[in-house]
Amino acid sequence: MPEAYRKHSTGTTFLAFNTTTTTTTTATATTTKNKQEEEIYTCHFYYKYFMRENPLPGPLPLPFVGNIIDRGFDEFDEYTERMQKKYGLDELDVAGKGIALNHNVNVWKFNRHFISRALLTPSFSKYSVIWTQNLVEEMMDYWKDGEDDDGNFKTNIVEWSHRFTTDSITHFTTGMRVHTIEAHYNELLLSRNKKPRKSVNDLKDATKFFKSIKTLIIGVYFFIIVPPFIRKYFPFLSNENKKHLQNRDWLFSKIDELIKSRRREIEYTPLNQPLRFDMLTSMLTAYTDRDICEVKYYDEEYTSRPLTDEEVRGNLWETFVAGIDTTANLFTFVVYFLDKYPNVLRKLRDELDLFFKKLGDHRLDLDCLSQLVYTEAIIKEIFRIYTPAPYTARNSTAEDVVAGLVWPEGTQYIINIHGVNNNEVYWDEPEKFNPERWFNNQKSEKLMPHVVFGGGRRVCPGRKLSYIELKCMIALIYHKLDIELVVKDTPLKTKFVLIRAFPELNVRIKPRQNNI
Ligand code: HEM
Repeated sequence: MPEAYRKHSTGTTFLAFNTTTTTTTTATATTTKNKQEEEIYTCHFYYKYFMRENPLPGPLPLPFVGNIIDRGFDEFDEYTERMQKKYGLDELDVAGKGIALNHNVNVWKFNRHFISRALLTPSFSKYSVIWTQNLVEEMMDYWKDGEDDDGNFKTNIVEWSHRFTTDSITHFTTGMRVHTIEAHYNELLLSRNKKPRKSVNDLKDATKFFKSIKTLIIGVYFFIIVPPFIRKYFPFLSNENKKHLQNRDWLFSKIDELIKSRRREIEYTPLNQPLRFDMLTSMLTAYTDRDICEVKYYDEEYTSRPLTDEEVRGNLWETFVAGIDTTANLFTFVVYFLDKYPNVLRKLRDELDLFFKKLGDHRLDLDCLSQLVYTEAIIKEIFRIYTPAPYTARNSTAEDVVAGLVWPEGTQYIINIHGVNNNEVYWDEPEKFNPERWFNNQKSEKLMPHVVFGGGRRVCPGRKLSYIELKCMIALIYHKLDIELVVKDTPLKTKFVLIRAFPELNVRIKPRQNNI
């Protein structure tokens, strides 16, 4: 086994571990009943495109992957299995409750059903457009107010983008408004010795909430990577350990309060009055008389019992975590590429000018967003060339042959999505940023190896929402504003821990000039 592993791990596009434990923080591995099932096919599907030896886009998800193999893979396997079972994510109490960090196929299936029926319905998409437009406009108002004397607003777009997706995802999942954008604006004013705006909202709590989600994500890495003994007894790390547990308790208690109060709210809302429209309400009312979801799908497997509060909480926090950084980072990549490619920006503006002229005083809706074909091509191209989540993983539950080698049951495949999207066998000049390729009948279109959101049964349930958010942001912002990099030749340098991100990207925002 280690021999086979070595053959395929050095610089190739997939890695395989023979371990029954999920040792990566993506933890998307699942168990399937037999190898005919779709998960296994997904592996083959990806593998078909792994012909080119792609350099990996940064260090692997965990520092021990890569060099541990040389030290003895079997020991590593045993070590991580022990650590995971006994301490790891179980101690942080985050594994096995929702879907992303869950490899119990039955529990996953049950939860996934409730998430999909909440996020993937047409009425959810329609509502997302309306609400996203309002939120983008709100953010642009702060930018306008934040202008310096020269009419510019210099700021770090990474922070705004993450605040935006936090406000957005928390609203879509829970119906509540966490004003982290507003909180950020006031923090900026204070840091620039300006008077903060008066607010009726609890901005302190908003900032705490934002930071708490970020800390929880780091906590997940920390609990997987750092062995329990070191975590508990090394001076600095034991404080970190405590901090992560306290943070989890705070965030989970907030979510628990919210679930309880929403249950009460549903109970006391008269039958003739509408309920809120969000994922939480959808999960709590599923298959009851108050079901807000228009897609009714009766199957005993899902209608036999409602979700417990613990399951609802697991699904909520995982959706926050999965939906914030991914879309936010992609938007910052858009800002970067549009600054570097003025000809693409010009074409984008041509499309936007026509689009908004036609739209007149109407608001954006789902139908009209589909007319933004060039905007969509830009998004697709950046997803391809700079895939924000470059890896995913699968566990096999039966022996299988991949790359002419027999892999035993329990092999974990780490799939290099970035490699799929940049394979020159299927893409013309894959290294070239070229949105036009989405209009040309080039060879890659026939094969469709564009796998940004994973594939198969575990495909990302937030993919539609992500496109809606990105289209609304690009259209509304670039129609009205210029966003330029403060340092013109900023190199494309990102950090990578499971997903790719700019640590920061300083830009100058100003009203759009007429020349382009
Ligand atoms: C740029 C945007 C996004 C990208 C690139 C992305 C990418 C991915 C990828 C690659 C996976 C793994 C799929 C697989 O293994 O087959 C995934 C899973 C997931 N994503 Fe996303 N995602 C994005 C946005 C979102 C949003 C907005 C949400 C929430 C509304 C979300 C929620 C999830 C969840 C809950 C999972 C776990 C699914 C499961 O294990 O069954 N994602 N995403």
